Amino acid sequence: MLLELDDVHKSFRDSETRVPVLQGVSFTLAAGQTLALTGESGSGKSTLLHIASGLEQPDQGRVLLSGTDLTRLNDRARASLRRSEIALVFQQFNLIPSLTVAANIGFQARLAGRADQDHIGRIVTALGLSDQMTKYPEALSGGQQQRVAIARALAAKPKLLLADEPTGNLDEGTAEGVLDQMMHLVAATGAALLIVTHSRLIAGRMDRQLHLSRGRLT
Ligand SMILES: Nc1ncnc2c1ncn2[C@@H]1O[C@H](COP(=O)(O)OP(=O)(O)OP(=O)(O)O)[C@@H](O)[C@H]1O
Repeated sequence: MLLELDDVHKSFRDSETRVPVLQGVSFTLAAGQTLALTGESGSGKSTLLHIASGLEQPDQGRVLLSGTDLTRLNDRARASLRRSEIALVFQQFNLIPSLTVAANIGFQARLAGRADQDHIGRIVTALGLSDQMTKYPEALSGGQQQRVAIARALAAKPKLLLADEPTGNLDEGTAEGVLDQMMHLVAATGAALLIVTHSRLIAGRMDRQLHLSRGRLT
């Protein structure tokens, strides 16, 4: 199994009390599989993605990536595994302001040791970014920045692609194109895709759908 969450719990401190967000979340995701995660605003979807990526630690439970429990690794080992195996598309695009679009897109692929220029060129063309490559993120629209963040994630050929509302700022046609590229990565490389979405259309294109409600999956 590529990704396995086993009885994951997470709560956050809110002044005096602890607010439970995830209360025993378990699921598996195999290589080449796609999964949509839906749930109301504030239900913990982003928290779940951050835990699945090893960015955040659960209070309890296991997070296995190809059998390795991320929760038992030290920070350095976890960061290293994340760099080489996982790409995360955040709601905030987290582009590096001092780097051009081209450098932003190439950066993660180089870190992962997989800077395949043909692959990157194809993604850039498919996402309609060819004319933006020498610009800096501040000169791009929100939707263009979002596509750069997606291109950066896909460029690294991750084994696990985690995407938090990746088409939120895009019109329907562009969103469709972005989704096509994600599905292409899954088909071409056997990556697994976990996508947080409010869109029924997008959720419907995934192999499976899970809904997060009151800290549990249904
Ligand atoms: N670092 C944090 N510290 C304190 N509380 C947090 C933290 N991160 C998230 N929360 C709380 O945990 C709950 C779940 O947040 P999360 O962002 O995971 O929800 P979400 O389902 O992704 O929401 P949305 O769809 O609005 O993005 C919220 O009540 C939020 O306020």
